[in-house]
Amino acid sequence: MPPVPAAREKRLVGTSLKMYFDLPSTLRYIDAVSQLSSTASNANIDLFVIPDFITALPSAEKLKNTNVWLGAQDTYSEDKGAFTGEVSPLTLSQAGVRIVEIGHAERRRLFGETDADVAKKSAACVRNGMIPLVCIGEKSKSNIASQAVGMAVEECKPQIMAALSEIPDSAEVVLAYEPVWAIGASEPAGADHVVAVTQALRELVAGRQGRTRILYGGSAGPGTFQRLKDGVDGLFLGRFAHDTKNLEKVIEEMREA
Ligand SMILES: O=C[C@H](O)COP(=O)(O)O
Repeated sequence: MPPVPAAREKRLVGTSLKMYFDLPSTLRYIDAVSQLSSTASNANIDLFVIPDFITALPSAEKLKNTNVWLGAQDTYSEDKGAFTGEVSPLTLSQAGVRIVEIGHAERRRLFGETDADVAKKSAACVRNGMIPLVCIGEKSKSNIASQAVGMAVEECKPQIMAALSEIPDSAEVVLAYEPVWAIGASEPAGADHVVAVTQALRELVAGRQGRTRILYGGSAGPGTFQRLKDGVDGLFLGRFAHDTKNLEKVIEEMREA
């Protein structure tokens, strides 16, 4: 008898607006994403959207009768206290946020976020009933093709282990593999590289009890998922989802892939 193939995970796709849009454009964008809720549900795909903090509450209102998950781009690690300017994970959860980006490459590079911060923030998400969307990835593209996968995995491994170190093994986590050099680029990283790296990362987390889905991010858009589907459970989109027609295309492609 041939082995029964492992059931694949439910696919997941979402987008972060970073700080690209102003307030009215963000609200229009959330309206447009809300229209894709049934398309995603019918395709058995989880869909999330991550606006800025200011629009979390009105976005939650717009998404309340849909299946679209509301996300946040960051959180502080403590729930309450004298932490001027920070945003509490408790408040995010009360506002209807379900998934929180932690340790995006831009936060690590521009704001000095460390693996230790990522660990505390991931724990804060789980403590408050939200899913950490932990961003990991190697900083530079190796010039030695034969070593690129191994080097990327070695760089991602401590990032993942830090994020998992302070959360229960049963907690749901999403890992977004985003090679830093592929973020904001003209095209995504090569499929062979992404599939090999994400397959290796999946082995690292295979023993977890909690659901652990792996996304690819970095200049992803229509046409990307089909090439990466042997490694990833979905995509984390940026600029190429600013036109929601592209997001719709990606959902359709993921349904068919
Ligand atoms: O948060 C999303 C990722 O950083 C990818 O962004 P990008 O597709 O604009 O490169």
